[in-house]
Amino acid sequence: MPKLILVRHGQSEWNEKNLFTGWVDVSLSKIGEAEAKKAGQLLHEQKVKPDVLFTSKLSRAINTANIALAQTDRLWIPVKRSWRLNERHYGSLQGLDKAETLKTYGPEKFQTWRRSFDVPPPPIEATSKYSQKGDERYSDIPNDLVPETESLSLVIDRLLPYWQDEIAKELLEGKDVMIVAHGNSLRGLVKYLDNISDADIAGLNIPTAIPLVFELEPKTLKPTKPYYYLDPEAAAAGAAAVANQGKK
Ligand SMILES: O=C(O)[C@@H](CO)OP(=O)(O)O
Repeated sequence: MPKLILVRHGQSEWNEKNLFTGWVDVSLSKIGEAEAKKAGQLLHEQKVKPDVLFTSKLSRAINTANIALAQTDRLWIPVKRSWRLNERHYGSLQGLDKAETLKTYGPEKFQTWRRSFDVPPPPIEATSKYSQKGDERYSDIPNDLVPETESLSLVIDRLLPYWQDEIAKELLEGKDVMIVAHGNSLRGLVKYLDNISDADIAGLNIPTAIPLVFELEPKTLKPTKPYYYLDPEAAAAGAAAVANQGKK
């Protein structure tokens, strides 16, 4: 039965500072590096052995994957990277402090921007230092299609073709696949796999760097049982902390 292992990157420097991040390419914090190492130790201890790796194009995901795989002596597995696994583009919120944004705009707007299904935040200006227009790493996307903002719904729209064309293909060959990506791109994938409603997905938060495992039916790739975390207690605490971001 193929396994799908989802890992959100470890804490980033902007997670630590409580800033909206999206497509801005920030580094892991020291805590994030330690979390990535712990993720790898969990894989090793529980004998979870990915055959192939997918990451976004953002350093925090790439470095998390490398640190984790080093712990289980699997740095050698094949890897593919795509912008389609990137974090949700947070529009003009990129770089803003979450607590200040909550104070300025109020809880309703803040929650709508963070967790509604289909309301994107206001778009970022192409001239902003946090815009990705013209960034060489996205030269495979026509420049006018480099996002200026995204809702979760738009993230799912750009993620699913990649799931179908690249990721599902490996799983259908019986390989165990690890995806190291981001809070919201992984929320989109879990929504799709578990058929979570547009309303209920608001309540799902994914903690940093705790491997989450789906066991899939080999032909249909439907989950055969609920997904589980390799460290369920730490995952529950981590998810609650993500849900409460901004309220400090
Ligand atoms: O800032 C972001 O890009 C994301 C993930 O860190 O934040 P949130 O959990 O608020 O969607």
